[in-house]
Amino acid sequence: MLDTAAIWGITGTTMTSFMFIWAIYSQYVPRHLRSYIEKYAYKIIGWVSLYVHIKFAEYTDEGLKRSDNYDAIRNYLSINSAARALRLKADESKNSKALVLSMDDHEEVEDVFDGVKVKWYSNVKEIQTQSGGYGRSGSGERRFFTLTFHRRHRGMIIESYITHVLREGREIGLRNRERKLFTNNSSSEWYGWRSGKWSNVPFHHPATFETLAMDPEKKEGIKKDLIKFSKGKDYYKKVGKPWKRGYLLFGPPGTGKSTMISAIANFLEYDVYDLELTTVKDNSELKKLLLDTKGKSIIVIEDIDCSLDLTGQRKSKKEEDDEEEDEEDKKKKEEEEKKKKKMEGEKQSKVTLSGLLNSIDGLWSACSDEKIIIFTTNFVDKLDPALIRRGRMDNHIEMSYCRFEAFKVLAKNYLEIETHELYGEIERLLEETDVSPADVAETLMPKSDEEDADVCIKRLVKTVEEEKEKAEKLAEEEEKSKAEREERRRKKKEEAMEKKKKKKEEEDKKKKTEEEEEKKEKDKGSEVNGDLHESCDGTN
Ligand SMILES: Nc1ncnc2c1ncn2[C@@H]1O[C@H](COP(=O)(O)OP(=O)(O)OP(=O)(O)O)[C@@H](O)[C@H]1O
Ligand SMILES: [Mg+2]
Repeated sequence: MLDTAAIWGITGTTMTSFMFIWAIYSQYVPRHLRSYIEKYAYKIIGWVSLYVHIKFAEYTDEGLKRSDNYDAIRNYLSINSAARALRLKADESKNSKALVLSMDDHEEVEDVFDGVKVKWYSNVKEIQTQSGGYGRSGSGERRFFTLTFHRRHRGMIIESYITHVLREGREIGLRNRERKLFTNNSSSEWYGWRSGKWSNVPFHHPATFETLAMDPEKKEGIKKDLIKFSKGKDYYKKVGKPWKRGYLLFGPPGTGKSTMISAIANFLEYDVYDLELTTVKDNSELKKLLLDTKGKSIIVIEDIDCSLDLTGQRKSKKEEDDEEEDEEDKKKKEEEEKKKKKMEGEKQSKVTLSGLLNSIDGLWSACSDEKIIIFTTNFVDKLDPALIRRGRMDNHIEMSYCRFEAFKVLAKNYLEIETHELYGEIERLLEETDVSPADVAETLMPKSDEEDADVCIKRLVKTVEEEKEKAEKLAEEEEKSKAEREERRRKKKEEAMEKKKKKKEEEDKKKKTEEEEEKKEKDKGSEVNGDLHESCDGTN
């Protein structure tokens, strides 16, 4: 038996010999020959080896693009690595909210899948770029993972295990990612050095469904709908629908439409793509932008009625209805329209209604999964019915003025109270008066350290009472101006009728005189004829 010293002796000798041979090989064998030797050496190893190796490089496309697969594998292995590897690397990726621990270079970890053992190695290779300097970031290093397994498991590993690793890794990535708020760049910026169709910032909006003030039943319904959607991958596949859902949020200003979008994003942990349609040049640009969005995201078009002239078809119909409108009002509107068009000038986007419909609903929409599209508007009646039909906008949610249930949520959020002696009064007032949740929230917010809940609640009662008075006054004024308008219209109608009547009378009169004159002429003619006859008779 060999003792330890002997083993060390042999190992040492072997190592020394190997290093000596390696040094000679590196120094004297020319580079072009070395690549031949290595190629055949690998081939021979491949023939005799029982193991299969698969390499996953960090960069694809000749080193230009970071590989999604590499990141997915790194995420997948991070759990195993954290538990087993001895040397770890802490990656502070700017896309990740958590620290990702991955194996350090030249480390290895084992994984077991379906009872089959595989090994992952993290490798690094030094490369020389064509420019003569060293590669990416001056490091000249290319990293890659190598998966090693016994050749008898080749089928299972390639068909099932790798898919499993990539899917799990992507899911870990999605869970760990820092959520983003994207906004679209104008197409002139798409191919610049800070290229991209979208710019982004981390999404940190604090709104949640708990802080959102609205009817609790409605809120619960929306939450259930969202959960059903996010878990509906197989269902959507089964019924043959792209995995997407459209929401239309409508209601007066300050009722929480934008807040609802943030609450949805936080609830589902989705990214938000805030699409500014007015900067999109045409339909083809819109398609490209939407194709460049990822799954698990919400695409938002705020104030859709103002973004583009998507309402054209309805406008003409409305104009017909407004025929009776005062001339003055019409002129004013026309002038406003002209001014608006002049201001928009050449900048106006050429995105059309059909282009938008096509992008959200046509073949293009099916290019990536798990997306929610949200439109918001203050005036739902202005939108073309084609745009908001179910199937496109599946769920229509009205965000309404603040009623008592919504107020209770706001009071709990802002003042941490659940009841107060004035709650009854507030309930009555809010049923009678339209106040937006934004106004209620602002009134409830303490303005100094001295202001307690009691002060804020009293201020709210006062504000709502004032609002009520204002609304009543406004309604009175409106009633008055409506009556005046009605009176003006009636008078105008009477005048027009009178005019018409007069005109008709004049025409009748004129006609009568003309007829009389004609008759006279005729009579005269017949008299002359008669005389002529008589004179002729006399001559004969
Ligand atoms: N339903 C609500 N629940 C909680 N807070 C609300 C609600 N509605 C409004 N707010 C508060 O009012 C502010 C304005 O609301 P938000 O921007 O969501 O309104 P909006 O409906 O999008 O208005 P606009 O139509 O003008 O875009 C929010 O920052 C929020 O603090
Ligand atoms: Mg808004």
